[in-house]
Amino acid sequence: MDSIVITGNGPLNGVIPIAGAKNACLTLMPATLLTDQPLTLTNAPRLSDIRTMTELLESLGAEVASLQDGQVLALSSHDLTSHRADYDIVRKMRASILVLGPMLARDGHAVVSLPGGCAIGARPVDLHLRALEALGAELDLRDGYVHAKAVGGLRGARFAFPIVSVGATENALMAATLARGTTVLENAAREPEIVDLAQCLKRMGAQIEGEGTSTITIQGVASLGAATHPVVTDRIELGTYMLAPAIAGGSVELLGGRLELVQAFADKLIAAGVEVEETPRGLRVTRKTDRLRAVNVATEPFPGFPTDLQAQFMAAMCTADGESVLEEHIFENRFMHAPELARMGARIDVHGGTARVTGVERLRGAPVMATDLRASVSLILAGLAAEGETVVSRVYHLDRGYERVEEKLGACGARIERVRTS
Ligand SMILES: CC(=O)N[C@H]1[C@@H](OP(=O)(O)OP(=O)(O)OC[C@H]2O[C@@H](n3ccc(=O)[nH]c3=O)[C@H](O)[C@@H]2O)O[C@H](CO)[C@@H](O)[C@@H]1O
Ligand SMILES: C=C(OP(=O)(O)O)C(=O)O
Repeated sequence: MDSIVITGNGPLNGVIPIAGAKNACLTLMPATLLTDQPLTLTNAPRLSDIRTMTELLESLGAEVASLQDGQVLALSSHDLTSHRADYDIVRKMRASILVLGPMLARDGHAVVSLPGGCAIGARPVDLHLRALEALGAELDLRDGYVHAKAVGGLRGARFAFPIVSVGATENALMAATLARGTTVLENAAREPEIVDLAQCLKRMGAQIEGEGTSTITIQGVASLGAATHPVVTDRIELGTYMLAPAIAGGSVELLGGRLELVQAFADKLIAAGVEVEETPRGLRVTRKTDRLRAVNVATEPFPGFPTDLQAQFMAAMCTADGESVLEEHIFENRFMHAPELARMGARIDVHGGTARVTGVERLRGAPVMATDLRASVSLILAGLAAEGETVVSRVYHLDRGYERVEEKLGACGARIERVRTS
């Protein structure tokens, strides 16, 4: 199991290229199941989650070729040899549930393991299932699997999500592209990854309007065809690296960064005393003050402050001047980084979904343990500003969502290395 060792050594200066979005790529890949024609994704990130989705699609009979060092994925689902997504793969990655809608829409049947719980919350998939039922699917839950059928095919319907769900919107959107008639999804998620998926589906021949708003209208078509689509920039990787100079000091340019992907987050960073400028190549982030100012944040669905940047922002607030209150409104157990940050000298009180952080002058390096993907990277960010050495273990969580983190931060002057412990 690998560890990442960081020795805090002052300001960071340089350039970091931002990859394609994990969360977009994980929904674009299953879109291949909607067609027997090829789908090519460019700007794909090189991550373990992408390899897991590849393994899942291959287990269904799809072909996935990883080209140009993994940055291009050539997918083809000419014949599906299986319609069963096994627990062994689904348990590794919740996004596996995204194969359900496409398989059902294409062939009228699918069996997909229920994902089970997750470290950051219970994360049920009831809304995925209710949306597909609204489209005419018959579902039977047994042996830990969803057994789904749509005899005669799915049919368009109006469905209002009781709460905003990114994954359920994606599953329903993909399924509706091949349903007979019109589907209207209300209270749909508005995340950039939904817009990216809709754009890719349109390239494949789908008829979709309203992506990026709360109401998405889909006119079902008989079949979808070949397409090539570039994966949208990873706004969470972008926000994470925007925090690196904010925490350690210095000035870093994030290549491919776009403000509209991270506006709510950037507003908070600016309020904390950080300069964020648009450049011809992306965004430049410069810390202007000696110490950051404490700022309150509350996570919300897009366009609000993303839950996937809450842990990283908390790492920044640990050394800010004053007290900040962080409210987590999306997942019920997403403060597992708090006790690890406390091991580095942070002062954090957690009560339910609220964390109160009292900034300290300096953190101290310590051995800490990654508990989930964003928690892992928050500990690395904290380590950049800490005195001495921070050793982050269990970095397999990190490898789900960040490619070459040591190289990217190392290029800006950070002292960071990966140590292979077994
Ligand atoms: C692969 C991927 O894209 N993951 C992202 C996606 O996860 P994911 O799609 O799983 O997140 P959702 O938007 O669905 O979850 C939002 C909330 O709805 C609840 N819920 C969701 C579905 C459902 O059927 N029933 C239900 O109750 C969840 O438990 C959670 O409390 O969006 C999250 C919220 O921005 C991000 O943190 C994840 O990084
Ligand atoms: C929670 C995340 O991912 P997933 O939904 O794949 O668990 C994340 O990307 O922060």
